[in-house]
Amino acid sequence: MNKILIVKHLKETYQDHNQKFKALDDISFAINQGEILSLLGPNGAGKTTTVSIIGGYLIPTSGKVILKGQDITTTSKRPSIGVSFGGEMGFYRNATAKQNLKFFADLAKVPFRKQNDEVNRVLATVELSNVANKKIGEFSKGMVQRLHIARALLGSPSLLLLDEPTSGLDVEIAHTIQQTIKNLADTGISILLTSHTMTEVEKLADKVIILGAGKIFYTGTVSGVVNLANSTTQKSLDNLEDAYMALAPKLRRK
Ligand SMILES: Nc1ncnc2c1ncn2[C@@H]1O[C@H](COP(=O)(O)OP(=O)(O)OP(=O)(O)O)[C@@H](O)[C@H]1O
Repeated sequence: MNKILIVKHLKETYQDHNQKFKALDDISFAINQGEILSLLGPNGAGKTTTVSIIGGYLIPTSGKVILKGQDITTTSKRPSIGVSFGGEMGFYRNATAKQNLKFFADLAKVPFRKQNDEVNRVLATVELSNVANKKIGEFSKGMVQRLHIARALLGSPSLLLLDEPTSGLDVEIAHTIQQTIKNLADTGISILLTSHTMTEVEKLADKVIILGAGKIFYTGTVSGVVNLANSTTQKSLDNLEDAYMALAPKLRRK
């Protein structure tokens, strides 16, 4: 398997009111081409810290981030990573989808002559071509979320970091976005997905990492999580949400 991302022995220690706080303690994992890896864990487990380091927003205290064979631990420029933190912010509400994406294509260093085609390509990928000339202020939450993914796709990155991509969306809209995410992975893009929605993870993730108190508690498949919960609790659980709930007490900081 072609490893797109390798994360090696990541540690992150925050300085908080003269006290050191270990947010990440020896995190290692890899993502293969076209794979969807989901990062799970309770609030404060270290998911955002991990994603921020991979995205180049934070330098780890120690450890390495290798993207397509290149050590990118301390570089902030990552043309091969598209990031979508989602939410209401991040776009000019009085400008159209196309105008917004052209601005971000410029930031993503897409050559000027290619920007129009690139913006049309990413809009088509997330099925927003028909509203390309509509102002963002008129967009629904689901459309804004799709636009975030479109923005992350500018410049054809090999890896997408998707933070809670369906948060706050109704089930039907969430389902269509999940299908888009699956389609992207099928084209060979690797995806790191953080989510608190277990049915979403169950549907999308090829591999799951469960973080607890800054450490890796589990790496494997969704069915592996269920098996682990069953052998730990002597129950016959059959879904990720119940399995995760059974394991949750073990994930808390002491
Ligand atoms: N800048 C900071 N300074 C001090 N502590 C921090 C800082 N950022 C995060 N932390 C702490 O590090 C730990 C990990 O935080 P992080 O945001 O990575 O967790 P998370 O798993 O993403 O949680 P959530 O699900 O709530 O988003 C938490 O205990 C948090 O309070």
